[in-house]
Amino acid sequence: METVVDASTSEEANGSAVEKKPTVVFVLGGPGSGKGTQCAYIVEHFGFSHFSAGDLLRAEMNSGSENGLMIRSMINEGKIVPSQVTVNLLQQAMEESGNDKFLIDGFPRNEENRAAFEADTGIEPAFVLFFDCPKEEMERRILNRNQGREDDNIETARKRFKVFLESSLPVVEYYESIGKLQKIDAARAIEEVFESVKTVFASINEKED
Ligand SMILES: Nc1ncnc2c1ncn2[C@@H]1O[C@H](COP(=O)(O)OP(=O)(O)OP(=O)(O)O)[C@@H](O)[C@H]1O
Ligand SMILES: Nc1ccn([C@H]2C[C@H](O)[C@@H](COP(=O)(O)O)O2)c(=O)n1
Ligand SMILES: [Mg+2]
Repeated sequence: METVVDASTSEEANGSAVEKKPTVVFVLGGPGSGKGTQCAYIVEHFGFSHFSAGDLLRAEMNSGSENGLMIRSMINEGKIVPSQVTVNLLQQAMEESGNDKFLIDGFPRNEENRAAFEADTGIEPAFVLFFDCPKEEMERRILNRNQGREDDNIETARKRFKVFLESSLPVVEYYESIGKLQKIDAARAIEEVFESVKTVFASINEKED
């Protein structure tokens, strides 16, 4: 599978400077597939900033903002929050980070998310990591997570799986169709999964050099 890194340059043919677009990697996978866990390792090894759309939405939900109640009700129903809310939170986090390499975890969750991010930022992902994991294993991981998430219960988890199949998998298939998908078998020990992740990022770095 071909890997494509954002090809924007810092200089145009006539010598005038142009702004280099940030490198964005989308990190997808079903609920509990291990996206956040692997992102923490990638940050340590490859210098990316990590933003989880779900974490940003939970922080917004708890901030007392005018969107808080709407976000809580969507999350507890396993539904996808309107894209403009999520894209605004992501853009703000990216701008404030001072970095130019981003792992965007749990996004885009549907076609509306994908199109809104591209329209608002003008950024296309360098590639998309997809953590592939059987439903039974994801369910086990969610129910054992113990991080106090309101949506980590069997009822909401099943709604999230349904939304993943109906709305998120088509986005994964889209990226596969344009040659940007890096599929990783996530049903292995954390360290084994990260070995595969490392191989993907190392091959990207080689192409950049
Ligand atoms: N490869 C693995 N093997 C066993 N447990 C794992 C593995 N990867 C992650 N876990 C555990 O499974 C739980 C879910 O992992 P994590 O939070 O990284 O998933 P996620 O994809 O970010 O989920 P969500 O979409 O719900 O945010 C955590 O308790 C984590 O420690
Ligand atoms: N792009 C996104 C990402 C997340 N959400 C909401 C709906 C999810 O069930 C919830 C938790 O996300 P996770 O932490 O599991 O990635 O957050 C959304 O609406 N849009
Ligand atoms: Mg997560």
